Amino acid sequence: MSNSRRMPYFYNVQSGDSVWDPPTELTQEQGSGGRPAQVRASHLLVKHRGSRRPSSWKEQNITRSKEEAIEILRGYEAEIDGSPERFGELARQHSDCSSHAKDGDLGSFGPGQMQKPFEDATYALNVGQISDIVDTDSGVHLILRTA
Ligand SMILES: O=C(CCc1ccccc1)N[C@H](Cc1nc2ccccc2[nH]1)C(=O)O
Repeated sequence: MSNSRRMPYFYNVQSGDSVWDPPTELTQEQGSGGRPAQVRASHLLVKHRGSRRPSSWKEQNITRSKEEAIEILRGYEAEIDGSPERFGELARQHSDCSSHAKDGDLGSFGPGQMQKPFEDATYALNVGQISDIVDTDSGVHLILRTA
């Protein structure tokens, strides 16, 4: 990583050359400093009264506290117990996001498209892994990375 330009550069240990452009033989992932261009995830969102939009398909006016939302999500987390199948079932029944209709699936997204805490938490997961509770302006989430 170049300190002056805050950008990754590529150093060829044989020739001693440094170049900005990723050498062609690197994969897309290696060439961009590690973050794959697109990831895919499902999520289970529990909103609270401090959410950006405290309303959902389930509840016209959401008044629970953030602490209550976290407790509720902890209950779902225990029921899911790391199972992607159970994750989809519970997201469909309980998520306060319109993606509940698709078992929580958000489709694919890349850097800069989702709220930063959500993006960072998703990129930190391996495919098939479920996050800890993630806090965004929308509420509190569990995230399952699917691709
Ligand atoms: O923004 C949306 C729609 C998200 C979506 C994307 C792709 C397919 C289906 C839904 N819904 C919000 C709740 C919400 N906030 C989020 C923040 C990060 C990721 C997903 C989120 N969902 C809301 O309903 O307030």
